[in-house]
Amino acid sequence: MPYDDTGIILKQLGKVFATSRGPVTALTDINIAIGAGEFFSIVGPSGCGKTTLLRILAGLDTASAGKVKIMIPASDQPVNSMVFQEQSVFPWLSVADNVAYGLKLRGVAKKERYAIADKYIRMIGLSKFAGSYPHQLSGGMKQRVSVARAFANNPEILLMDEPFGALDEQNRILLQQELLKIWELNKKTTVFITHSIDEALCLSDRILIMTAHPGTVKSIVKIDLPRPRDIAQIRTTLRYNELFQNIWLTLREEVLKGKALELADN
Ligand SMILES: Nc1ncnc2c1ncn2[C@@H]1O[C@H](COP(=O)(O)OP(=O)(O)OP(=O)(O)O)[C@@H](O)[C@H]1O
Repeated sequence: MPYDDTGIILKQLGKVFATSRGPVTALTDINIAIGAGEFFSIVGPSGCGKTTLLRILAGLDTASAGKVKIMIPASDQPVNSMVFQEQSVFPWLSVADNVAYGLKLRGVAKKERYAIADKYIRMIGLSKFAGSYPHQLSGGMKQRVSVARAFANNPEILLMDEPFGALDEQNRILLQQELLKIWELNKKTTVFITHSIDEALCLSDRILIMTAHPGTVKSIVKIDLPRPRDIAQIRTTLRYNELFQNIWLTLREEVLKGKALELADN
């Protein structure tokens, strides 16, 4: 049955990998409901299963237990678009063709797809480079192209796996602000993985803190910072600092557990 809005429900989700050293339980008993149009971030210690969870949401991997329910309206839009940490632009295509790539696959007419691509290229500040090729761009610019392509696809859900993790701080802040601006306009349901509490706080409606391996829900924190957000300004507020402290104290326990597990394995 089609729904009015896009939301995600995970029920008792689990994932076990079969490895040569025996089964590895990556995720266990995950119960989450992500609202339509919500910006939902995931933080957790290294190896707690963040990427595994996102891959299951993207349909790139399957759960071993439980259910994933993605409620989508009846439309011909793609269900999801994924942005990875590594720049995933096609080197043989210009910036405009990279951004328009998903639209071309869906048979969108040339004029329309370039008009859509142009809109997002402008939003990410690369209009002058629309005809350039990836080898002529910096790392930050290539990542901008990946973000523009994901939005141009107009998916129901945007899945982002540390998309700004490899960028220097200046580029990271600029892209975070651009992502916020585009998200405010589109209100796409977004699931965003990051190692940065600051990044999660600046962007999100709620943050899921995961436990150390095997990953499950430690807590979900509502981020009641006002929108629209100016990243530089929001960081100076008392509430930002309170939330940062709360999240770090919760996360720290799990990071320490994760480290202890790593040492026990070696
Ligand atoms: N294809 C696979 N086969 C076997 N084990 C896997 C596979 N993919 C992930 N794992 C294991 O599942 C666990 C979760 O991995 P995952 O990459 O999802 O964690 P993560 O939280 O994204 O880590 P990081 O923050 O370091 O990127 C880890 O113990 C990892 O070794």
